[in-house]
Amino acid sequence: MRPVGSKYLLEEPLGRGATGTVWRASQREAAGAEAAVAGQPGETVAIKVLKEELANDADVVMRFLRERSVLLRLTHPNIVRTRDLVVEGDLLALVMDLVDGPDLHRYLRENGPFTPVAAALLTAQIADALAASHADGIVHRDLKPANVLLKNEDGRMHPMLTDFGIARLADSPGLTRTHEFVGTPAYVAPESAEGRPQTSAVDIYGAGILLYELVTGRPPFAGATALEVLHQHLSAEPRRPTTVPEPLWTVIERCLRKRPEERPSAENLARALRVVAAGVGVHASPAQAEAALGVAALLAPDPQPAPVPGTGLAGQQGGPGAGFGDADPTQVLPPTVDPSAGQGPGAYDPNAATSVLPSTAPGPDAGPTQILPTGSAPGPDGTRIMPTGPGGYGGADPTRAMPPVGPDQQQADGPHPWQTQLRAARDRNDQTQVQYLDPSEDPLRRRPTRRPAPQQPYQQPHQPPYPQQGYPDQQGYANPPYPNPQQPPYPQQAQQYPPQQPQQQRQAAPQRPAPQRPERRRPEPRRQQPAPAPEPQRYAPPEPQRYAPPEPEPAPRREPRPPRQRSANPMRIPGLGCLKGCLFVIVILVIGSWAVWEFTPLKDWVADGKNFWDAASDWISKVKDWVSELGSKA
Ligand SMILES: Nc1ncnc2c1ncn2[C@@H]1O[C@H](COP(=O)(O)OP(=O)(O)OP(=O)(O)O)[C@@H](O)[C@H]1O
Repeated sequence: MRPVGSKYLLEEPLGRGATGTVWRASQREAAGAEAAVAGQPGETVAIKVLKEELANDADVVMRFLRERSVLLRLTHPNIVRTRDLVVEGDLLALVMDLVDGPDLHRYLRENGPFTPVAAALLTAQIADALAASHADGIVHRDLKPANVLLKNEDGRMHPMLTDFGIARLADSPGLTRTHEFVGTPAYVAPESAEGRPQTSAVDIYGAGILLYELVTGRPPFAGATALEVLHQHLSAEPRRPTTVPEPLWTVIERCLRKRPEERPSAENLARALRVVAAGVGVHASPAQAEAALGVAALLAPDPQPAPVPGTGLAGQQGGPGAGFGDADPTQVLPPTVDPSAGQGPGAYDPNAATSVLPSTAPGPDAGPTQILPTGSAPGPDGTRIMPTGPGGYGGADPTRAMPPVGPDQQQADGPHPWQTQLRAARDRNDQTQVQYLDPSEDPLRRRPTRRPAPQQPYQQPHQPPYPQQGYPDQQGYANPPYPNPQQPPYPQQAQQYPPQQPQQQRQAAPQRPAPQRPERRRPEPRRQQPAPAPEPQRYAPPEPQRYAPPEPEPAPRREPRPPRQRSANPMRIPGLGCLKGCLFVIVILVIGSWAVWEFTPLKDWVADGKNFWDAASDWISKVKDWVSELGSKA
């Protein structure tokens, strides 16, 4: 067991993310006054040990210390409490309450989608947590199911938002050099993807994606690469699945607005979701159903969204169009992009999850937090959002996904960070996010024992049927019953919360079996490259001179070979080739024999009746005599 500071002992790794490893730990002695919670000796806590890369960054350490009070005072029933922050040598660690229960990502994967009522109620609690943190000026920036822990409270799931402030800590100028964002592609708001000014509205966008995923089992935007997913956040409009009730869709659609100023405040979101949950439930009164249908009126935006420091919003937040100019962000992509891309049956098919999203690629589904380059500065030109290159638009190759940029513009601005990212990705040729923890020795180097199960399609066929989930849809997974106002209301079970988990599973959940994420297993060591990049998620810093080299002159095309001339007679004689070979050998033998007969003394030997050995010894003795004669003359 490894001590952290003088007060804590790391016991067992619980899991690992992009920013660090979370450990189960025990308290050795009560923490000092600087901790928010002193704790008692023997108490079990969770400790997130930040990655070395973060811990070694002076700016992160400074921020860590500066934000200590902010993080420690953030308390809410739906936020995992940060008890203490430890800085010790090159180690930075956050001490948190240990939450006994799975994270929402894992829960979803194991149990399938929620009913609309349950999804609305759960998201309402997350929105409560966001409202509290936004009021305190803290923006989460990495909201996703993996960051929602489900605490088991008397058999009920209580969502707890975690990883608060981590994105903020990781977003160090030293690390991100102002051109990167910290987030997860499937949940990242368009303005973050573009590197435009960000506010607390990014969390509302994340909540919208999460809500969509809760009711459908998949986030709305999928793609084979992180870039494709980001592309969709910027341009594609989410489509309403038939299973989502209209009032709930109104809420989701408003959260997923491309313009942050059109998204509701967290407080309004929470209120609206509760109205929706009451109005679409089986016991909804006509008045409640009516109120749910009018939910749009409740979704007023935040007049003063909390800005994300360092994203250039100073003095701009709140106003319509802040950070966007007048450009419609939906216009930034070529018209050939199908706004429904990623929403076809393939993308919705939960059984296709593994094949839709590459396992080694940054998992847009619920992949780890990434640190990706973004636009350097907000500008009115929304078209500068994506990679450019000589290949132009329209290939399957995502690195050629956008129209080329004029040389002037490119020179003036330098290479766009996306270009650098793509360049780095191409050069690296291997973006595995695997990191190995040596299970022996230091506990900090032991393999985590509790991780969400490997990415795989939802296991509906293996699960017991969930009575609350209604009928299977065309894609073969169960959907919650959907009470359109015209439709019969939900069955009774739909209002239970959590509605989709049989009692047996609820009780089993806290035991938290320890499946390993496949992508975090130890990779086969590469013999030729013994020193793989330690941080595969971080993209290489811009290297202008290396970016987008001019396409090499295409090699002159080789003239195709003229077709082989065959004889006019197309008839094929089997064995003819062999016969030709035999004849050729016979001719050679005849000529050779004739030459030997004519030009060697063989003829004389035969005439003298000598055998070969006599003739040969005669001939050799003649040669010897001749040589000795020559010698005596000399
Ligand atoms: N307070 C906690 N109590 C119990 N388990 C926790 C706690 N915080 C995190 N975990 C678990 O630790 C694991 C790793 O968490 P972490 O936040 O580092 O990773 P993540 O959110 O999956 O990844 P990322 O850093 O990419 O967001 C998760 O499986 C999570 O369930």
